[in-house]
Amino acid sequence: MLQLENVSYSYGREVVLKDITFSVHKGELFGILGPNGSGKTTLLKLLSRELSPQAGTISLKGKTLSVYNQKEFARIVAVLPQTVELSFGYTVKETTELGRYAYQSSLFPKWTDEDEKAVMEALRQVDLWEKRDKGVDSLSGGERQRTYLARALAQEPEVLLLDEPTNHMDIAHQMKLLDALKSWTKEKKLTVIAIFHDINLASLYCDRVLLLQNGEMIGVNKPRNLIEETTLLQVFQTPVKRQEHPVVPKPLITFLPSMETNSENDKDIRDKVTIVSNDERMTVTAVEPLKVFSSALVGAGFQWATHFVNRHVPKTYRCDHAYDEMKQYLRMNGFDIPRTIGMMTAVYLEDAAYMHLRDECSSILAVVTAGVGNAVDASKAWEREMVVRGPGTINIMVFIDGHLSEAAYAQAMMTATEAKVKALYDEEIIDPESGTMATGTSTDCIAIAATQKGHYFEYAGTITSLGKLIGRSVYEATRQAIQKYKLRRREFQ
Ligand SMILES: Nc1ncnc2c1ncn2[C@@H]1O[C@H](COP(=O)(O)OP(=O)(O)OP(=O)(O)O)[C@@H](O)[C@H]1O
Repeated sequence: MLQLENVSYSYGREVVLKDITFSVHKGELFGILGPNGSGKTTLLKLLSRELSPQAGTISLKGKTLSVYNQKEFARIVAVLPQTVELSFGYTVKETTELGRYAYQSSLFPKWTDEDEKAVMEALRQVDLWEKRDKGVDSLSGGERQRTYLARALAQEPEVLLLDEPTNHMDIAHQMKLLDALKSWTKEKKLTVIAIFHDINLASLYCDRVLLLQNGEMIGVNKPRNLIEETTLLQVFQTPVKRQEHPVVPKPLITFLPSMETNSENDKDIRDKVTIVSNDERMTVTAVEPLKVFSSALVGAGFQWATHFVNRHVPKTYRCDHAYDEMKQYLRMNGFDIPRTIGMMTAVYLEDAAYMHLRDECSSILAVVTAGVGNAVDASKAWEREMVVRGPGTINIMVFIDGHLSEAAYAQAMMTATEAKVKALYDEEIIDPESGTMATGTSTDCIAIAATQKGHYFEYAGTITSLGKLIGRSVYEATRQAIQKYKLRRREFQ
């Protein structure tokens, strides 16, 4: 649809675009990203013919831009510039009607049903039909932006050029507009070229993006290939973290604030958490939020947390909505849910076991409660109909002073699980149904919590220094907790 070859542009002596070459296909949503002053607006002005390239060529549908007369061009290309001069005295509808000029004969201008329909549709698309008779000067910034978009849409273009289209819009209108643009590219084969400042919106919606820096092309590619941490750091001079979007297969960029220097690096993990336990619950409170990866009832997955609650419930506890009930319990007891990890156990909390270890890189604290009434051999679980027979859970919390990669979190979870299985084996815990060695219980939880400061751990498998600390502390604490559980059971018998 559009092709640029070796396009360059200078304002006086200042070269602001150098050797730009790329093409945009029909029906594509194409994003332009780059820092302030990188040449995005200048590029859009070249595409809209407000400026002419001083070197190179731009062609539209196979023909150089300059061969189109003004109306021909306007029937193909509509523009929403960054700043639009206010049309004082015009209503929303009248402003939108200006978009139809390309279809008016200059000798005998005549307003047709088709013109009226295009204007009505454009106003509906930007959600302004209800406000069509209001003066543009009385609108909010976002509504004004949508009015000018309606004017561009009324042109019924094949190509829409947008300079920061979501500027001034609240998040709901941003998403609505981008959803609409996306569907028009699919259904009407509209080609959209838009400047974005929000990398995540560009990543979510664009088929491809062009990344500019100081007037030079850093690359043109699918967002997932171009939006890399190192590239963004180089282009925007801002450290970012790339993660996967939780719902759609797109990258999600988060910005890293400049961190305060960690003056407490030499402190042990034991100085960074406090443990308070009574009959009702054990609460581990962290001085600063810890990044947690857990299978806990409340706070599963990745979460930053300051409170870790292991709540004692009676052996008769049965609840179809345990998650909601637990959240309600936490809330009633003054815990901030988004910062709390919640587990349940029928084990007496005084039977919890603690194991603290340290080496030259890190320190670690494992806290375990173990009830093995539901002991299950994972390899035989498929033979049972009911997995939960009564209360009995092994809850493992591992607090680490260190900075873990995501791989290290996953490996820490594996290492802790393997250590737990070995503890069950050495304590000769049997799955009563199968008569074989149990590997856990059906409701076990593990939480791996780290300060994300101090030594960086890329891995936490059993051969790494961190893995060794995790394996040993979880093994020792789980064995101790099982021994306490056995003792308690004997007391009751
Ligand atoms: N009319 C002009 N005369 C002289 N220099 C200009 C003119 N317009 C832009 N420039 C310069 O050209 C460079 C690129 O500007 P441009 O507006 O294209 O950047 P941009 O990437 O759109 O920036 P922003 O994100 O701030 O909108 C800047 O250094 C700017 O100062």
